Amino acid sequence: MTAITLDGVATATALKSELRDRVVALRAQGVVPGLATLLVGDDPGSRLYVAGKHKDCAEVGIESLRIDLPGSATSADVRAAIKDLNSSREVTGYIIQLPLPVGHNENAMLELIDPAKDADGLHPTNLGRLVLGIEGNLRSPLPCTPAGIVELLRRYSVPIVGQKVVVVGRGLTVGRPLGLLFTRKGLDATVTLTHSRTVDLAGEVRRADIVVAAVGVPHLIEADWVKPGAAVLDVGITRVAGVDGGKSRLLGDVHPDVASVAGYLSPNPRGVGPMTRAMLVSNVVKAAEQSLTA
Ligand SMILES: Nc1nc(=O)c2c([nH]1)NC[C@@H]1CN(c3ccc(C(=O)N[C@@H](CCC(=O)O)C(=O)O)cc3)C=[N+]21
Repeated sequence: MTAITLDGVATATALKSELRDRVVALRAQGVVPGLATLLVGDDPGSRLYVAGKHKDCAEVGIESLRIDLPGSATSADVRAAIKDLNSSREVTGYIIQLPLPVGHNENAMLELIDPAKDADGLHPTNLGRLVLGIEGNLRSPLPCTPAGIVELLRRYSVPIVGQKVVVVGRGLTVGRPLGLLFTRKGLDATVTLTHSRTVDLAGEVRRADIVVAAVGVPHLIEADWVKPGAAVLDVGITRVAGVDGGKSRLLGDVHPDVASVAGYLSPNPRGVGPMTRAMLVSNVVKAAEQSLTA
């Protein structure tokens, strides 16, 4: 048996074409959504991700603005940039590309974002609404990677209600909010949130119907850890330098042999990454739509 590929590129493309139609409708009503990115420093990986986000915006027809600060920027510089983005009329949503260079307090910067412009859903108010919104009646942006994972499973009709989900990793952008999302009313999964101090991680993973690996440990999840037929989502990214100056490669958290055991597998790259980007655009479009009815 070989797993069905959860194709993030194809799914994100379908999502973006739906979003494009909604942007046309917004523009007809005089609303022009605009996404900004704030990048500090020149980490090559971060630059690549930011470039991808601007490409997605162009595809969907939303304006985008790129603010790049040098690695030498102080926390006061970053605060000033955030203040400008909060007051800009063109910028309806924005993100602070993480991680910030060492020396910056990420949580303090995230708190300065206007929650109404928080395209990443990482402001404490929006994370708080994720906790409060168990009835699904509070509309606020969801963190993009968790939202992308759930959307990917939905579009492949992978059952979620009542299923055992094991999330590996408790980080701010993926594991922790994903546990909250999967246990919401409507999704109704049973979640085990595991981390580096979990005893018998393999045993936990073996019981899962859905495994989400988001730790950044290459090939951590081995084939004999996976229940036959389970859905496995590979989120972690480790960039390894190419041999002899060749192209760098990406390694996921899931061993390639898992494909022969799992029922569904999201590849990495081309799985959750493109979905994360599509959900970012979706958050900006949704916020613009809500500005019409607010
Ligand atoms: N404020 C903030 N929000 C984020 O959402 C955020 C962040 N900071 N910092 C870094 C992580 C990582 N992340 C990715 C997005 C897209 C791909 C993606 O599209 N990857 C391509 C491959 C790209 C490549 O080759 O490197 C793929 O999976 O096919 C990957 C990773 C968003 N993050």
